[in-house]
Amino acid sequence: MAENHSAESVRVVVRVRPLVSAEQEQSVVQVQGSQVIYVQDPDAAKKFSFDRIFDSDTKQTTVFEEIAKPIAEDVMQGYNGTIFAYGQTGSGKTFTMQGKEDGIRSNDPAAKESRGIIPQVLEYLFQRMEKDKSEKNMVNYTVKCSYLQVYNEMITDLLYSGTPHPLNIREDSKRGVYVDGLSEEVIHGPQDCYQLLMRGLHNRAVGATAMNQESSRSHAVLTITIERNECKENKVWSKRISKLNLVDLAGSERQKKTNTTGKSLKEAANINRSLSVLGYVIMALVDVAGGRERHINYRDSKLTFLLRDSLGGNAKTCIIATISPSEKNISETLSTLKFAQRAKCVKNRATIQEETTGNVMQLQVEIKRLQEFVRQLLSEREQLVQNNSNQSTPNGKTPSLVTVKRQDLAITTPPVSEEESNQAESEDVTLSGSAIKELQQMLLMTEQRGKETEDTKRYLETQLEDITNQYRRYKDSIRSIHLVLKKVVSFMQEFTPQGHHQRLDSGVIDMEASSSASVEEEEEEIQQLEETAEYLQKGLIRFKQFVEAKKKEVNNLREEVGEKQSCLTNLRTQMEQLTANSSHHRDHSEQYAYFRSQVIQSIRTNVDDDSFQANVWDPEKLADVEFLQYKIAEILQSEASKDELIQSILAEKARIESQRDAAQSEVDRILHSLEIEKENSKMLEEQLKKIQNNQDHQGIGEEALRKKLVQSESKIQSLENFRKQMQRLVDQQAIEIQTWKKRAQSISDELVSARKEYETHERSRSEQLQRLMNELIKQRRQIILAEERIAAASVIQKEIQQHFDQSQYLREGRGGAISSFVNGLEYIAEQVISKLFGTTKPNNNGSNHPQYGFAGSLVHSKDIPLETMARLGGELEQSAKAAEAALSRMDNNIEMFSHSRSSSKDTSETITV
Ligand SMILES: Nc1ncnc2c1ncn2[C@@H]1O[C@H](COP(=O)(O)OP(=O)(O)OP(=O)(O)O)[C@@H](O)[C@H]1O
Repeated sequence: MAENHSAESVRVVVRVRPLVSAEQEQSVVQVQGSQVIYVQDPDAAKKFSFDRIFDSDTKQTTVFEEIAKPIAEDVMQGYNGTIFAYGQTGSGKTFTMQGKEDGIRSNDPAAKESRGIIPQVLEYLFQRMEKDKSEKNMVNYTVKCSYLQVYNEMITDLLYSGTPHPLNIREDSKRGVYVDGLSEEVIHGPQDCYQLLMRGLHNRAVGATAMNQESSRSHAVLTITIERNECKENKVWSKRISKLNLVDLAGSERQKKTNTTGKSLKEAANINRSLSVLGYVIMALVDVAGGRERHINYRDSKLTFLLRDSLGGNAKTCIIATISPSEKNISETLSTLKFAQRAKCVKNRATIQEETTGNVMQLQVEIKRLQEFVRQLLSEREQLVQNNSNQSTPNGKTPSLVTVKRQDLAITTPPVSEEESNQAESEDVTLSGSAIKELQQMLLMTEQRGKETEDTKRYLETQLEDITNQYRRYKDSIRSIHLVLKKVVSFMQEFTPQGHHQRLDSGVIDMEASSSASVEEEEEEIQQLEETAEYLQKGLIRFKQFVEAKKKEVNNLREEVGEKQSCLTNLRTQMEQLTANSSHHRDHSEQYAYFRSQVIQSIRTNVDDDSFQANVWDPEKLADVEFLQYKIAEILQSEASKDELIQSILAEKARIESQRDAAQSEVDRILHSLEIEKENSKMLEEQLKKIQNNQDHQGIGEEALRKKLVQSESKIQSLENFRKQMQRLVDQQAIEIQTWKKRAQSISDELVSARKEYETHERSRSEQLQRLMNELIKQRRQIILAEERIAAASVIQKEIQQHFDQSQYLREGRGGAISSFVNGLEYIAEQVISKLFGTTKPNNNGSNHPQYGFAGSLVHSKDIPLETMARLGGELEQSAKAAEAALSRMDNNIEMFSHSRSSSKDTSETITV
């Protein structure tokens, strides 16, 4: 029946009215953007922010579009909605909610611009209903309207044409809070509602205060109830009832400021009381929204009790705080804004009010239909799954797909053949992301269905509770009837001769003991019965008088209606006469026109006729001409008077028509009140009958009571049967709910496993990715290493080059050294030989051979003895050997260099490769 929604804040907006002509001062409020407002307090500017702030230039249509239209739309969807206008007197509450009266009545576009929220909302709602009806065949709407006021903590019906009487607020599990006896009228279009509105406005208590000449002294609540019935398949009806409350609160002024005294002071006190309770309720609700546990005293005032659902309950609510920009109203403006600020924190939980009805069979059909729907969804999903698996890559591993077991998906539909079944069992199904989404949607839907079934169950349970209560009441009343019956029987037994005789015979009652006490009791009982009879008699007489008076009233009204009707008939006859007159005049004027054309024609023929000239002086003809001239003048005159006559006839006709309309509406009103009176008198007659029946019951005695008892018992029996039937239905529903719950659970499990599968897949994919990343990083490192090696190789190459150059240099140096050494050796050897053998080389002066080196020059310059020479030779030989060893070492070095060069070269080449 209802759909759960999370808590949602009450929407609070502010509207600033323009300065009126009496207010000469500057505005003390300043609107910044669409959400911030500053109030220029003498101490400091105070800043407030709200959902929306409408400055003084805002048009009525803008307020409707931004505030009322979304709520009206919610109401069309099945939510309850409320729009409050709160503010000091004269701040524009009525202007915002209702607008100017001309705007409501008139069709003039300029006047229409001043229409407030109520007329615009009505028009919108009816347009939306028409649209819905044109789009769907089996939809119908019933719109009802009620209009009440809370005045001096008293609720009265603004649509009731008689003397207003206070109504009470009641509450029950089915209807919630409602006003007992409040009239609700069916409306078929906005025009019907405007008429109701006008009627209600006329009845609304309007009193003058020092602040506002037309200050509304009461809280007015216009409630539009929309009942939408839609026939779904299999004759199951879905019913949605939503209400829109449009509330124009009384001004939140202070008594001192409005100069109210006496009756008005009481009014102000009561208005302030209900507004203060509204404030307290809002404060408590703010605490509740903040997580504190608090009791909300809705019952402290009629207003808050009545609008309980709109404050922290099941409704979409918007509060429009209206303020005046005038300096003299600054404290009221601040207080309104503070109230609005608090109200911003209140949270509501709105739900759609929908219920499905139909008999048990129909409900079963509906359940079957839903099952079929689920089956269809499943097959669609499988189709989708198959499509997806067909589209997957050859290795069947599309990353966005999740694999789940087919048997996990199967809910109710078994595979057709065994083969299929086996295949189905062995086969895994691949679900895409969209299939998972679909699965989620299905799960949501199943949950929703489960909730709906649960709501139906709850509704049936409340019905069952009501029936059980009724059953209990019946039982009680039967018990009391039994008691009365017993009493009557014993009473009768005692007064019958047999009873008396029996009493005497049985000797059960002791004559002496009972004599005084039982007589007294009996007398008392008789007296009680007599009193009751007298009381009932009086009541009956009073009712008879009342009925007589009502009958008289009805007769008077009938007479009045008769008079009005005869008056109407007279007016009608007059009207008909006038119409006949006007047609007569029309005929007459047509005759004249014809006659005139004839005469003109004859004159023309006479003028054209040649013989006419000859007969010009013919006295007969002249007389004819004169006659014709006279006739023409007469015709012209009659034509002029005819126009006047037509004008006057039209005016008379309009007057009579308006009289007729007024009389008609009067007659309608009288007929309407007659209807009400008839109903009243019928009710009274019924009540009278009941009383008479009661009396008859007293008189009829045992038989009637027995009959009643039998009737009541059979009624109880039937109620018991009904209760059992309902119980069975509730049990069935409970089983259904269980099945749905299981199904929902299995789908949820399925979803969870699908999700797990998906997660595992995702995990392995990310691991693979990680591995690839690591590989990449490794390769990158190798590249960097190779680059570094290349750089090192080029350095080595350079070094090798240097070594090579060095070895080359060494080689060259070694060659030079060797040759000079060999020369030196040769020279020394020569010198040794010459010294030994006395042979010298001619002109071979050592000084001339610098290439012989220091040894040669030394040998040459000194006359060295042989032994010294021999020693020197030995030394030289040794040093030659040492030089040779050094040379071979040098060769080795060079060899090593060249080897290392070639190997480095190889390395660098490898690295480069
Ligand atoms: N936004 C507005 N634009 C133009 N005129 C406005 C606006 N708001 C209010 N008025 C005018 O200010 C006057 C007082 O407004 P209204 O009667 O709506 O006040 P109120 O708050 O309903 O007073 P009360 O509580 O006494 O009924 C009216 O003449 C109304 O036309």
